[in-house]
Amino acid sequence: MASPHVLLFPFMSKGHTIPVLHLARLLLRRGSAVTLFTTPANRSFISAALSDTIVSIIDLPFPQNIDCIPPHVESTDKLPDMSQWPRLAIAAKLMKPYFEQTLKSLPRISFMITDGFLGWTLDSAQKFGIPRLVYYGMSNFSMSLSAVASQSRQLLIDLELDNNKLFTFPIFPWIKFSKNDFDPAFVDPESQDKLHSEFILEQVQATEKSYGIIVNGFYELESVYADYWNRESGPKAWCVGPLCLAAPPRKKHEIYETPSWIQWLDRNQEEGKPVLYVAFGSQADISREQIEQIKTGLEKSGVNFLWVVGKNQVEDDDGFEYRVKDRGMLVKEWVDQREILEHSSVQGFLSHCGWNSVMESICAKVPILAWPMMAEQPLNAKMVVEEIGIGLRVETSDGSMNGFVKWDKLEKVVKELMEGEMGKELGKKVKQLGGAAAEAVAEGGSSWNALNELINEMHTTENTWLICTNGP
Ligand SMILES: O=c1ccn([C@@H]2O[C@H](COP(=O)(O)OP(=O)(O)O[C@H]3O[C@H](CO)[C@@H](O)[C@H](O)[C@H]3O)[C@@H](O)[C@H]2O)c(=O)[nH]1
Repeated sequence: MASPHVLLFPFMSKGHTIPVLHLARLLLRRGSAVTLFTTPANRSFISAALSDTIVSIIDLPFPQNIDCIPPHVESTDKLPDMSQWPRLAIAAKLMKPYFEQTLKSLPRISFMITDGFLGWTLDSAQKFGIPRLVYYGMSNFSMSLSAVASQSRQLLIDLELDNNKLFTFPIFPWIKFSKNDFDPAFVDPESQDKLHSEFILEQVQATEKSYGIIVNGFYELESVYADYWNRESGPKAWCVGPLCLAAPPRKKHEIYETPSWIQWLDRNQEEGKPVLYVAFGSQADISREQIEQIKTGLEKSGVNFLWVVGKNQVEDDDGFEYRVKDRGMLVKEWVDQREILEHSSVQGFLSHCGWNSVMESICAKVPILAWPMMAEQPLNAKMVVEEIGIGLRVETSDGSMNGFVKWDKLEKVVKELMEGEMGKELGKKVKQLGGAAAEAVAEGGSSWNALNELINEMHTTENTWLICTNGP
């Protein structure tokens, strides 16, 4: 049988793209040819990340002159305001004619894996007789709970529950939820931006009609939810991660090119000082008032910290950086987050619980302070704290799920993780899970086997799809 040719099309956001680049490596290692689609402004990031591979990269023109999106912004981390992300995602549909034009000129594609936010690719896949699998970037826990919430939507609306009022679903009675734990598109679409809710609904429908879902996680981490999904929902989820473990071995830095933050971590390591890593992913918008509380909380906690501030401005008009200079470092550039997490001085991670950050923290065996901010992050935080027990929740001042966090709550939980007994227990648990993650991706492990099964199955399915669907 000829080697499979796999088409990958990640969504234009770092959190969705990075794991798909790791997936490309896994497919190449299994002997597949890989063609990856992107847009012009995202090409350099992708080609730099895959420069040592033979992945073929194709960029399609991205629509310009989109309402509320500045020209040449083609990824969510470049958006001035994250509330505009559905517009960027909807605009991506306009690439469809270019996508289909290109499909005509490519060698036969065995199957495609396209992002859950690129639901329109299903129609192209069907036209060309190519099975489509979906890359969702969510855990089985989040997918299952979002599906259950969506099925219970009317009941939740009828109950007129306050957004923070706790309830349980009969199917998973051991977990308490509030409406704030879910994307409003699932529990109360009418209350929210119509554009957002309609977009999510469209993507869910396209996923339901697709061949399967690729999950960046491993079966042993969430077997109850993986089984639930495959039994009650579907399409079939294939757990092939953690994908970050497919990254190639990191080259040792020459002394002159070692990033300043790694040098700083090295010094902390030599002095035996544990460091809290603080980062909120690639796209979170954090208000100025909230940033001020983070500054005070970190300063008062007395712990050593490395804070990658990303696109958020941290004003230094009060001399904060000078006051914490002996034990805190702020970084305003793009970093290699995995390198930081894997540094032996890093003993805790204050995170928004983007799913990649959770996976990377587990693989690096670092416990988490969970501070969800948007999307499915509240569900990830719940999983981290209540299901798998590798983190503590940062409490909001009013006890709500997504409210403002005052410095004193942050200070308390930071000390608990970095200095308290609880932190030590969480550290032991995350070490176990990190070991299980490595076993899952090693030869013969659950994720290893799942990927092999998937490739084999797609090879046999290829011809069936050709018979069942109309060609171009
Ligand atoms: O300076 C940086 C900043 C980020 N990263 C990487 O960027 C990715 C960020 O992903 P994630 O932690 O998941 O955060 P977001 O960028 O916020 O991710 C979006 O996508 C995720 C996957 O679908 C969702 O779980 C989140 O809710 C959604 O916000 C991770 O691989 C990080 O290692 C870096 O390497 N360097």
